[in-house]
Amino acid sequence: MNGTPDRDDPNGFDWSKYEDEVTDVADVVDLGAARARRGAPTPGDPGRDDDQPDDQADDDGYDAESVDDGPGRDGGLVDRADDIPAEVLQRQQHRRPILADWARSRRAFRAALRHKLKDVGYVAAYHGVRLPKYAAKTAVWAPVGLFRGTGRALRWASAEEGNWALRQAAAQRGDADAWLKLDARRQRQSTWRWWVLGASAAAMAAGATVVALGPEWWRYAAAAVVVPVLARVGRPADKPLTDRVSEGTRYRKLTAELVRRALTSLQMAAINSAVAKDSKAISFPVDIHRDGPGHLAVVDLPYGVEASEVVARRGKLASAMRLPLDQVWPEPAPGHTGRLALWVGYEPASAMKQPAWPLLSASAKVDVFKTFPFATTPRLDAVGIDLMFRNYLFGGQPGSGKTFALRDLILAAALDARVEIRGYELKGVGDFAVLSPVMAEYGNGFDDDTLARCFAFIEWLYEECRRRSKRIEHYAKLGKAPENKVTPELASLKGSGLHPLVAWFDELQELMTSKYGKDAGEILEKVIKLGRALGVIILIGTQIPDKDNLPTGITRNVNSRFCLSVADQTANDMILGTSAYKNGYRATVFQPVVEAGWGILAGFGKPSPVRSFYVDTTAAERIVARAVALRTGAGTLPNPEEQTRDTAPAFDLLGDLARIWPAGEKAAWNETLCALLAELRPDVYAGWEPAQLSTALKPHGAVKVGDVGRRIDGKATTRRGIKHADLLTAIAERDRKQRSD
Ligand SMILES: Nc1ncnc2c1ncn2[C@@H]1O[C@H](COP(=O)(O)OP(=O)(O)OP(=O)(O)O)[C@@H](O)[C@H]1O
Repeated sequence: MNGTPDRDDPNGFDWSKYEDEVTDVADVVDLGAARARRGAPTPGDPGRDDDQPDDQADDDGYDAESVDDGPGRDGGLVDRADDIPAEVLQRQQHRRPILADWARSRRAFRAALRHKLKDVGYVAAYHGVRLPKYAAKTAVWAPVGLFRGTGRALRWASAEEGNWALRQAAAQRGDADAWLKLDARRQRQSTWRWWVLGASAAAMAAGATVVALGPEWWRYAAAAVVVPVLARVGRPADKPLTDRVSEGTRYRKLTAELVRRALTSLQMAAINSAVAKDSKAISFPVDIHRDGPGHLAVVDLPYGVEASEVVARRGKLASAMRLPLDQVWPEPAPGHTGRLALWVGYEPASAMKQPAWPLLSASAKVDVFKTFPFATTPRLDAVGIDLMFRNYLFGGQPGSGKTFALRDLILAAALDARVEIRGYELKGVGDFAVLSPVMAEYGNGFDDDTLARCFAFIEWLYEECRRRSKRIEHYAKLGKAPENKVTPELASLKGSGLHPLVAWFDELQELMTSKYGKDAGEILEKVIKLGRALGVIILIGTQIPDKDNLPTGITRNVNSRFCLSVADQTANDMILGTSAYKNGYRATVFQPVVEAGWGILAGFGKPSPVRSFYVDTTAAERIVARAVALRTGAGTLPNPEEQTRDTAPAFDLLGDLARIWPAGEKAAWNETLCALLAELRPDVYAGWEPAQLSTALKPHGAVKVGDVGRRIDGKATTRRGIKHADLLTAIAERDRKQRSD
């Protein structure tokens, strides 16, 4: 009724007169109806007061007893309405799985089984090596055990110890009657015990006779059972026969109490004040359960606390749980922003063995338009990524594993026969040499020649993008590129010129800090912007991601990032983007070398920690051999003799400059030279600007572009140009080099 007067009172009482008075004083709550409303608030439900307006239901002040303190429903409907379709309501229902998580997935079952077997194996090996020591201890304590055991049996049969204290007390009091009664009771007890003892001794003697008369192995088997039992009886209480396998607990089971304690140890005011008011402010919408090689707790944090705030305090969380950092993996969970998924592994991730890369299997193939496994999560689930319409930035300090991770991508690309692969390794170590049979272009080193070739390659990439955009335009007109993007059909179409092109650069900072750096950065940025839709996939690996080593134009435009171990927040955010560190995505927690391959992968939904698959050079060779076979079949195996860029304009700039050089001039302006070059070869040089000529001359160190003065109509004018003598020196140098090659 809730204070609402009944205007048609059968007793004829006019409630409305007293209406104001009653509502001012208090609301009268019909507890039964209020509880029924809370429990099942759908119209028509039994117990629901259908006359009750819905908005009042929320305003009722429930007493503590009537408050539902169970976990809130996740993502539930804000307002229940009659017209919500049944299937939506159905979707909102969460049923618990019939089988436990570890029994439902083969991966989880295998992980649980592996973990158990590992434990059993460890314990067996531990005791196995100590067997001689255990045998010696048993030999010492077994005879003692024989005497001690006999003595104990006799004492038990005499029943002396049962009421000894009571008899003593009766004797001290001089209470003969009580003493006699107690002793009579002892004697009764002792009588049947002597019978039991006698029968047991006879059974043992019979057993011993049978064993003595039986085959020899019976005696050994009996000794193997009896002697350790005797030794166990004979040993002092503080000297166990076997050594302890572990000191303290090796695995801390995740319990609600442990999680609550850990969360309240984070010194987050919002959590602590909420928990102080209501101990159930931290709730668990799903039971804590086994998930892969560890346990998962899904936690609803107190109202207003975001899961990312906890993720950012991972170190404190691990400290509160007394576990190594790489055993504790908090991440935001789906549902709402206050839901945290806290996964705690059986052991630190660095100690867990990663499964083999699925692409190592002889039948594995790759389609760059689809995902392929690249890494594993801390739970050892495979993480898939794709290459098409993506550019990648791999960053990390030396020993973080970025070269190996980058190589994984190129190995995967090699297994798609359509993909053309070209790239430069500017560290000069040869980590990618294993891939050279499938690469159309490969450079290795940090000498000026390699840097010049790498720069020329970037220029070529830009030209290639321009060519590809014309081709896309053409196919779009034919209706074959509906989104003005390369489609799988166009990528497979021979002669379309739109096959996927993977262009990779490892240790790009070497080029960016060289004399080509500024131009290379600008052109590469354009390539990244243009090439994505055109099937040009850029992969960059760098140790130093700051703006001098990698122009921000490039970092900004890359859409997929893998940040391996980095030293500080700045490097972290340069790779993963501003605020990544603040939001809890911190690759600083990984140690180089020890945790090589671990990093934060971004660009595929929520950034998450993963470890790239480890593929050593021998395994890489096996993949390359398969890629060679695939490409031979498809006719796309590059010819190692002609590692050239087939569509690159074939021209000899130095030779052409020498041919068009204005007779008798010691120096000439770039703009004059460009005009003359365009006359000589319009297909190549038409539209060249003086700056473009300067850039094209960069690989030829002898030719220095500088100021050249001229007198035009009597007026001194200075413009950029080159000297004839420098040109001749560069040509002589080049010829000498070619002869020595
Ligand atoms: N996913 C991985 N799992 C396990 N070990 C790995 C993994 N990736 C790399 N390593 C190991 O880490 C070492 C360093 O890797 P890598 O050469 O890729 O590092 P890097 O970051 O490129 O270092 P540098 O910048 O010095 O070249 C490798 O020799 C390899 O043994």
